[in-house]
Amino acid sequence: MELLNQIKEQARKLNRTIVLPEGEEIRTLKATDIILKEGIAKIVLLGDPGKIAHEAEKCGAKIEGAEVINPKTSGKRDTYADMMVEIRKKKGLTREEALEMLNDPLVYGPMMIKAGDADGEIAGAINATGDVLRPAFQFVKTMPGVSVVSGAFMMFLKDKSFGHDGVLVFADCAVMPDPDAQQLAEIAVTTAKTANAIVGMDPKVAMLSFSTKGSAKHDLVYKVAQATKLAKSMAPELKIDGEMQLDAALVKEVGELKAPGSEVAGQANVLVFPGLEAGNIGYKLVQRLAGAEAVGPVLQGMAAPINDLSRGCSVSDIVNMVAITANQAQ
Ligand SMILES: CC(C)(COP(=O)(O)OP(=O)(O)OC[C@H]1O[C@@H](n2cnc3c(N)ncnc32)[C@H](O)[C@@H]1OP(=O)(O)O)[C@@H](O)C(=O)NCCC(=O)NCCS
Ligand SMILES: CC(=O)OP(=O)(O)O
Repeated sequence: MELLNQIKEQARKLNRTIVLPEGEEIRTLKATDIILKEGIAKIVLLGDPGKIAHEAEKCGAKIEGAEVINPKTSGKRDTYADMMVEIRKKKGLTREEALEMLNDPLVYGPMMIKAGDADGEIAGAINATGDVLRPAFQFVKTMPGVSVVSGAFMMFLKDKSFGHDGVLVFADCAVMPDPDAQQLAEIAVTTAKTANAIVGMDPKVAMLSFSTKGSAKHDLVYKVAQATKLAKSMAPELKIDGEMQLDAALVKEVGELKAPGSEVAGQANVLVFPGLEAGNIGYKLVQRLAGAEAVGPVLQGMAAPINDLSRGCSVSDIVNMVAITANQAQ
């Protein structure tokens, strides 16, 4: 876990402010205790201050160094509501509706970021991904040039012979249920960038399918082959190949047999799944059956760092994701 230690060390230097909308939740409170003790970031907890204090005491979490804000009574409500109405004026959002929405910490958190009152957000320990993402999409939006936000996982494997010294990056495991070829190509290019920025790897991207280089004929296969072509034209310098099966992507001998001459087959370190069903099931299989540590989903393409968690996350997952979010806020 040398890489995670480096990420935490860098976060300490950056000293960013990260807002945690699920401030009343026990794993979040325990993580806050660790983050503050280790100096990884400044933390803002959202929720009812009485409930937060009560839950923290119950689980023995020391959170005195965190700022606690109640979205229902905060002095920033009027300012944020004005901003929300302006951002959503074409959608006809009224001030009354904005104020009502701000009662929800999952809306208040992104508005803190939009207003420059926080650098990043992590949520999803008790909320479904869609509920975390929707307000982020509506008010923080995507970074310039990106139309599709997707979610990547850093998979830390026990077997160091795979990927980049045992680290593989998987996407999309969190956001786009059924990407078309253009969207899949964009996911591949942004995931390669994430792999390089966070893991420091030279990305070798495998576009996964149940077919390798035309071994099966099906519309689902053609979609991945087309996405590979599009991604190559979007990023000609990128090492990317497909469509290919998982064994061809990861195992040298199988790669040589099924995709001879490929610069990715047998040595892939970035796996792009054809759709969210495969991506979400795939990462959980590797996490739960192979015992890999799954860090993510890191959302790629947001205009500011807002990241999700799995509801199955541990305290250390939250700590890791806060450190990653702080690093993204550069
Ligand atoms: C991402 C998701 C929440 C979009 O939700 P939705 O209810 O369909 O919302 P809509 O399609 O109405 O989109 C809402 C807004 O988000 C934007 N949006 C949706 N998907 C987006 C994406 N991948 N990237 C960028 N923006 C996106 C839309 O353009 C829209 O913006 P607008 O309101 O300004 O026009 C939905 O696709 C989803 O639930 N995905 C699966 C999440 C999940 O359960 N993952 C598994 C566990 S990690
Ligand atoms: C990322 C993910 O799968 O989240 P959850 O387990 O909360 O649905």
